[in-house]
Parts: sequence; C-alpha cells; structure tokens
Amino acid sequence: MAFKNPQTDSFHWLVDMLETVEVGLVVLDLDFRVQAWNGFMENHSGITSSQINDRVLFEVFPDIPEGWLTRKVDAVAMLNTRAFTSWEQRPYLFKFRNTRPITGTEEYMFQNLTISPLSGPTGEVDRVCLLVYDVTEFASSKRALERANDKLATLSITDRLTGLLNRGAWENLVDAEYERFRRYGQSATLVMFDIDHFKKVNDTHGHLAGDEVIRHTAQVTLSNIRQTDSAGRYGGEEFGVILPETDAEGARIICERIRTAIEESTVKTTTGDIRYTISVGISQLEEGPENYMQWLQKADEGLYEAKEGGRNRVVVV
Ligand SMILES: Nc1nc2c(ncn2[C@@H]2O[C@H](COP(=O)(O)OP(=O)(O)OP(=O)(O)O)[C@@H](O)[C@H]2O)c(=O)[nH]1
Repeated sequence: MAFKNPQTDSFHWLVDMLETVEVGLVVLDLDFRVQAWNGFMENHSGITSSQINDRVLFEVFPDIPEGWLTRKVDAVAMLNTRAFTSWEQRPYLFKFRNTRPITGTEEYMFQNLTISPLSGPTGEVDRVCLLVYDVTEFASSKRALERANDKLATLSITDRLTGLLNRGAWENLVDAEYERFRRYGQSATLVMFDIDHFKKVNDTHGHLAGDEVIRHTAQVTLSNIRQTDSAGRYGGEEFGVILPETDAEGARIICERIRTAIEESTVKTTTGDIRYTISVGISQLEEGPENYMQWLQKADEGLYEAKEGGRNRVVVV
C-alpha cells in the first residue's frame, strides 16, 4: 500500500492492518490523485497501488461519475465533515465484479461509501479518505426479500387461472369507485357477466376444457377494455368489470363488443371445438345504491334479466 513516507516504525503495523482489512481504503488529494490504495482495492480492481499511485482516479476509472464525486468531495473538504452514501442511493462507486459465492446472482459488488476529510500539518483539509464497504450480501438479501414481497402482493390480488384481479381485490376497487362517486360525483358503470350453460361445457368437454373457456373469456374481456378499466373474476364463471367515467350507453357498446367477440370465436381444445356465449348485466352508478354491494346487486339483477330473457344478451338496469 502506498502510504507515502510513513514517519515512524510504529506506523507500519497500522499500515499493515489497513492493508488487510476487508474494507476498501482510498486516499485522494483534492485533485483526485490517488495517495493510498489498500489491499482490498488491489484485490477487487486488479490494479496495484504502485500502478495507481498519483494518478487521477477518473482517468483510471472512467465509469466513476465525476461530477457527482467532485461535488461530494468538495463539500467534504469545504465543510470539514464526513459524507455517507448507501448502496440504495448509488449501488456502487467502483464497478467491481461480485465474487462472493452466496450472493453469486448479483453481478457487481454493492457498496456503501464514506468520505472523510483529512487535514495536513497546517490544519487545512488537503485530502479525503474514501472507505468502500462491500454490502453485497445485505443488499442481495434485501432485494430478494423485496422481490418476494412484490410477488406475494401480486399473487394475493390475482386470480391464478385468468390473471385477472381476484374477487377480493376487485371488490375493493368497486368499493373505492363507489366512494369516489359519493365524494366527487364521478360516475362509473359496473358490468357483471356470466358464461351461458357453462355446466354443459364442463360436462361435455371436461373441467380442463372448461378452464380454457374461462381463460379465453378473460382474454377477450381484456382486449376490449381500456387500461383504466378493471376486470376481475368474481366467481367460477362469473366476471366483473368496472368502467370509470363511462355511462351505461358507453358500457353497452363495450359489452356488445365482448359479447359478439365471444359468440363468434371458437375455443379449440383437445376434446373438440367449443362455441359459447355470455349474458351481461350493466348498472351505471347514480343516486340510489347506499353502498357498493347494492351497486353490485343492481348489476347482478341485469345479469339475471339477461339470463331470463334468453341468454347471449346485454341488459342495462
Ligand atoms: N372448469 C371450471 N368450471 C368451473 C369453475 N368454477 C365453477 N365452475 C363450474 O361452472 C358451472 C356453473 O354452472 P351454473 O351456475 O349451473 O350455471 P351455467 O351452467 O353456466 O348456466 P347459466 O349460468 O344459467 O347459463 C358449475 O358446473 C361449476 O362446477 C372453474 O374454475 N373451472
């Protein structure tokens, strides 16, 4: 390690210690010329202290964000105070490959960084010391945990068969839409629909083919609604869609499109081709329902009427 001119013998053991410690230690003068570079930095960069000694850091490591580090170091030197950056703000300063076996999935070493002012004999800050901590294991497990939590959060609101919202999540949105109407008077329309004679599909073609029909229904629905609309699987073969800022007539057009698309399509399964239809109930939110459940009930009445009226139709209530 290139600590220049250690003054006394007793200084050597201190240098040895800093040489072997599992933390990166770099001393820079205020022109960013490297004055010290310990074993950790040598091992991970492949650059020895004699190779980098007195060279400008940014010339050896062009990846280092020069503007950012300059601002940090200037502030440290001017205020004579330490600065800290965590891997969450900036994953690393030195792009070192991650070599740890346990966290082998991470390509680069995550680093926390401390920058400390160092004063010369006159008491003026004329150097800074960078301490580079390898926090890959911690960062890696935290990121894995975050990914797992995200996945769990998604799973807990998603219907496995169709990828639509599950009943609980969808009902929460119906509730939220109802509250928006109560507070801001923003209208919305609710759609409930159900596959006609679905029991016969299952009985004739089997449960797996029935599942295929349910999936197909979800796909047709998704491809006919906007991103701001929310589709959910309400029950076995019953679906719901919230259409914000849409009136009943607008909803009827969308629902007719879905109904026709399904009527005209064929689901090909290993047990044969399946043709099927759906019945649809529509309820625009106006004064009347006292809670979201009553709104749901109204749309369901429309669905019931559609079934009673002969199925394969859309009824607005
Ligand atoms: N394959 C499959 N079938 C399901 C699923 N969930 C519910 N079912 C079936 O869906 C059928 C629903 O039947 P019914 O409620 O009698 O209604 P339907 O035969 O569709 O008749 P109508 O609604 O009156 O037109 C039942 O046979 C359930 O077993 C599922 O996830 N997969």
